[in-house]
Amino acid sequence: MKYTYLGPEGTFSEAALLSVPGADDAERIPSVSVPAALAKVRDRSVDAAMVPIENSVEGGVTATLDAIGAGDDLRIVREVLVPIRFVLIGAPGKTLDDVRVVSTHSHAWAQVRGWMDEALPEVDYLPSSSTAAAAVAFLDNEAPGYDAAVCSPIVPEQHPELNLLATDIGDNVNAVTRFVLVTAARNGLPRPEPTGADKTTVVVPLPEDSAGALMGLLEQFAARGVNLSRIESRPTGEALGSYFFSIDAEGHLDNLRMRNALRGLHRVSPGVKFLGSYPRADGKEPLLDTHHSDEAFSRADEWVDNL
Ligand SMILES: O=C(O)C(=O)Cc1ccccc1
Repeated sequence: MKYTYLGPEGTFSEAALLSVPGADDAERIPSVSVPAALAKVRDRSVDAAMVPIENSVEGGVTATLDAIGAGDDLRIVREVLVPIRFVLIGAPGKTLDDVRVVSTHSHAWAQVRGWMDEALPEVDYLPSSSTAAAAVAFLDNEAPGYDAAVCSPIVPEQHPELNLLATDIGDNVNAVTRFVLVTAARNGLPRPEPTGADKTTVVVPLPEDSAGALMGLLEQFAARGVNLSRIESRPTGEALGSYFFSIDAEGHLDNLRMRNALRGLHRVSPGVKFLGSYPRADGKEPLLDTHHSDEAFSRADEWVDNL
């Protein structure tokens, strides 16, 4: 297997990838952005990409949701949860008092704003492509246009020569980011088998000019006893008011309740895209009524077939 991730080395995405069995010995190619990582999957120059999709403080990573949802040629095959801690790295020779401009990934910035308001209330923010990219720029000895970078504690561990100004600067000690491993849809690799604790991700365009359209989508899941663990609306970019929904539902494509829900979704929104069924990182099994079990669906099909 050949992997890519939001790089360079030392990002949270790389930490997520390294938790995948076998990835530490595999070829790992950093990408400069999430779309660039997914492009490598699409053109088959790698087998899989590890990208951030959701965090417990900021919500969905919209760049990832949009990039995976464009086209139905990608599949999520695994999710990984990474606890997030942040440190502040200064430019060489700078102290906390010298910091006027801080650079990091936008999701990291959102998670240290409280600490910044307390410690560095006047500071300006400069976005970077990733946390590690902002920090390792100081290694090049050139002035990168900012005085400090927010990144993972892994970066100063890998580069002890960096100027560590502060540790544990995250506003929420329980912050967790969810990453997904994405492959090409029909790449010949085995699909993740059902484990009993799975998730299915779909992208569903909201049918337009129809009252109760969202209810029409949701009732496809509700009527089959399929619980949702995330639902987010995103603009399609085509016109004001044109939206799709990115949805995670509990269960696997092989569960009859899920197959029936997906059939229903396709009837009300034929543009629905299936982005994969994969094991839940937390192993939590769904609460199921007996009338939503595979046996109950099979018995009902059998009954109708014999009428
Ligand atoms: O920039 C990184 O290190 C990433 O992997 C993206 C990210 C940034 C902040 C929190 C979680 C993931």
